Amino acid sequence: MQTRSRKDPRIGQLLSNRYQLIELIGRGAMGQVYKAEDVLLGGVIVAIKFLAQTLLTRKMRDRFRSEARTCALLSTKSMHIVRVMDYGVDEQEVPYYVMEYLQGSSFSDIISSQNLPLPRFLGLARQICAGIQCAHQGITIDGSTYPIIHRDIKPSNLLVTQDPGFGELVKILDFGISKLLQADVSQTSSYMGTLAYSSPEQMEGRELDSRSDIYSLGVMLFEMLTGKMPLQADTHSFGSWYKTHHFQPPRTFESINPSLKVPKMLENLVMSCLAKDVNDRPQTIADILKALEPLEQRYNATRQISHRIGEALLRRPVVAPVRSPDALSPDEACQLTTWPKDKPVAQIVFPHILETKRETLATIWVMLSQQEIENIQIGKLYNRLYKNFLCTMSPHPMILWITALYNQIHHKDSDPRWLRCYLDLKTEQGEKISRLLIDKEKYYILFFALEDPQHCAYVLPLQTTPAQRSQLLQWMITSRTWTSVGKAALSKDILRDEFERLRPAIAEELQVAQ
Ligand SMILES: Nc1ncnc2c1ncn2[C@@H]1O[C@H](COP(=O)(O)OP(=O)(O)OP(=O)(O)O)[C@@H](O)[C@H]1O
Repeated sequence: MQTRSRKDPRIGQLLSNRYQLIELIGRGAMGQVYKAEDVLLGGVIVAIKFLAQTLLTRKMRDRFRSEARTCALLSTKSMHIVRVMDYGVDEQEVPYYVMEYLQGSSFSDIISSQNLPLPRFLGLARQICAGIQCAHQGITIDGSTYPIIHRDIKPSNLLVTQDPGFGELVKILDFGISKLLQADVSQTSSYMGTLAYSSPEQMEGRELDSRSDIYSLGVMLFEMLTGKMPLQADTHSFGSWYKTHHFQPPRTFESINPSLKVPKMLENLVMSCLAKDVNDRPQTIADILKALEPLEQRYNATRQISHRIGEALLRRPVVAPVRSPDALSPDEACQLTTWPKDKPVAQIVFPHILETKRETLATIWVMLSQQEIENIQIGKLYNRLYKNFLCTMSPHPMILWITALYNQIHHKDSDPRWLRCYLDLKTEQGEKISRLLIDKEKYYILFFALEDPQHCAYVLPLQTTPAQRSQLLQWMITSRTWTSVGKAALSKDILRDEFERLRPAIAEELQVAQ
């Protein structure tokens, strides 16, 4: 009889005429999470988070709603943030929001029993960084961008699922105490967080920036590599953790396990995240990703990784293609092309799927003056390249494929030559080119001169990075399940704006690169 009286009254309930609650998944500080069926959409399983009964104040309602909104906006930009699809209040006026249901393991379970082998560590670390980076880059509300600080990065706020095409996929949950930078400071100035993962400045209740998340990330990376915590407080009290985060030096990897084989540069990176002074930490997640990149190359972690948003600045000279006297190489096949008759003879850029006898290639066709093409060719030792992909899923899945060429001699103090193409992931062409970019690892730029469109003047083969291919794959997977509301032009505008925002910094980086 007692069991019946304790039965959760929510189980079996049909919420908002749409979500049938099946079972309680768990309880956190802010509320309960249930598994439910979306009956409107044929029984798709979702997870629903309700705000706890004890927290039904106006302030907490606002915070809860802001968590839902933050997650909803961020999850359109990163696969590593749990997707939020709906928000509402039940009959008792308790607010809830609806998320994708993640069947998988809590990250705490994955790392509690063991330290992770290096390739797996690198794959997971990159995904976690990608999710946090997306939050730090911020969300746009009413035309303004607000960076988000998570403030509670820890293993129990991450879930790891298995994606059939992708392998292990990490998702960040729980933006409950995240904060919009520049928003009302009084809203979050008291201490909130998890003692063992909080930065020194967070313990002080100080104004935080993204470097506080970098400290918490450092604690977690340490735990992932060693299976142990970097700091140990005498008691699990606020005072004791306050002293520990401020004054206790983190343990070295060797002191935990002398036979642990972790590259020194990785240990140094983790230790720098744990610096007490914010200025001594990596200043951005991009810095951490940059430091991880050579390790990924060395330990071949790419199958497991997802990735960083775009960006690969090559400080290598552009090398002209070598023509082979044997059967037609891709470069040679490109060289034999002529400017399409249905395209104007004008300075334009477009993407094209090039079918050669041997293979199918992703290419960009560009028409410039003879002089500029010669400058690119002749100045190859002085050229610098930038390749990047930006993506938005909402309102319509679209990729902006950016290549920039900067010639130290000819572009000095002027803008690089930007080549930009949109790939609409809901079209056959957009999807096919994305697939080629992932599978072939290379793409080709075909230069045609205004003065002589009959002949391809120059072919420039370019390599994508493993991280970029991994990111493209994620975008393709996400776009397949994404319902577009048919506003492709709006997505182009969003990407154009984002590009314009990044453009000065990229140009500057190209100009100063050694
Ligand atoms: N979208 C989801 N799919 C599947 N399980 C989920 C989902 N969101 C949360 N959970 C699970 O529900 C439980 C409660 O999550 P919640 O985020 O409320 O709290 P918590 O992270 O456990 O604790 P705290 O709020 O104190 O940090 C956890 O076990 C979490 O893994």
